[in-house]
Amino acid sequence: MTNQSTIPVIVNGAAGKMGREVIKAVAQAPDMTLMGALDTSPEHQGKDAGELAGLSEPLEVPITNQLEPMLGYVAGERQLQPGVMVDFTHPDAVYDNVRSAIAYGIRPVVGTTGLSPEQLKNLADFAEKASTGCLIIPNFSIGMVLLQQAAVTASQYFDHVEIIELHHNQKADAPSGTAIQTAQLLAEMGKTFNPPQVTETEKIPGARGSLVDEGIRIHSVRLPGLIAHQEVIFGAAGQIYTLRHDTSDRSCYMPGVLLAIRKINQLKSLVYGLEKIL
Ligand SMILES: NC(=O)C1=CN([C@@H]2O[C@H](COP(=O)(O)OP(=O)(O)OC[C@H]3O[C@@H](n4cnc5c(N)ncnc54)[C@H](OP(=O)(O)O)[C@@H]3O)[C@@H](O)[C@H]2O)C=CC1
Ligand SMILES: O=C(O)C1=N[C@H](C(=O)O)C[C@H](O)C1
Repeated sequence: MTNQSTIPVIVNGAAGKMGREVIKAVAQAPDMTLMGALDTSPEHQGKDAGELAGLSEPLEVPITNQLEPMLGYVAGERQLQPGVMVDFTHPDAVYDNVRSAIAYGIRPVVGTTGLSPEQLKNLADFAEKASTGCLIIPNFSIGMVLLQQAAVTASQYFDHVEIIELHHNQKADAPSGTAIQTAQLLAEMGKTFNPPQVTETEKIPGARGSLVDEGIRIHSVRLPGLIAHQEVIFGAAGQIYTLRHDTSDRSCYMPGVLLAIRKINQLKSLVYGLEKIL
């Protein structure tokens, strides 16, 4: 395929754990061209994105921290398809990154978690006004979509549920974006979970986890040796039903990321969740 018919892709957070996986996946996708690799980490400036990602050949795409010039460059390449910015950066950076991309007409595919409900609403309004697709995907793995669907089904029959998410200890945000989305999906079932059985006292604050939507609690574990894991535990008299998803390699997210890059140009507004584009 020539460059004119491929999707121009910028990866933001290119030197990070997820960014490097995305660089590899995009470089190997015949219908995509890696146009830019952004990262703010000083030690990686100027390095070749392909070599940093572990590819045998350089991609001739240097890591830069110049977001707006990069967005302007890709937006200015009029003979190309509309560009896509994949963002795996940091909860503190993602909101501004997405605003900037939309302002330049570049479609954001966002894996970074930690956006507040207000920030999500603002981004949805901004994307709507710009008539630009924006995908916010708390979890790109198909296994997690299936777990969430199974949890929604189970929630029709169980009134008691708690969520435990377990991640590596480099993770900035807690609870995980996936756990928040899972709780939201259960809360949308229109009932309140975990009706109190006794008056509970937390002798140590936080012992019962964080109380989110509709009585659902989330517990966050952070340890070296973990990647990303989640349990949704349903309880009823005499039985426990446990759903669990384990990530053993970040490559599990790449089919979802590539699908999002391919689908985003069909969208004109913000869409939240991988299940909406499957
Ligand atoms: N949706 C999904 O399926 C998944 C989502 N995630 C989420 O993706 C995000 C990134 O995760 P991960 O790759 O593990 O994190 P890493 O810390 O490994 O990578 C993030 C990279 O982004 C860089 N960075 C920080 N701020 C900026 C900025 N303003 N502009 C450009 N680059 C920046 C960091 O540099 P420095 O180190 O110098 O700060 C780092 O190199 C997290 O929010 C995580 O929760 C992760 C896995 C799957
Ligand atoms: O930080 C991570 O690693 C992950 N973050 C996402 C989240 O917060 O849900 C997705 C996955 O759990 C991995």
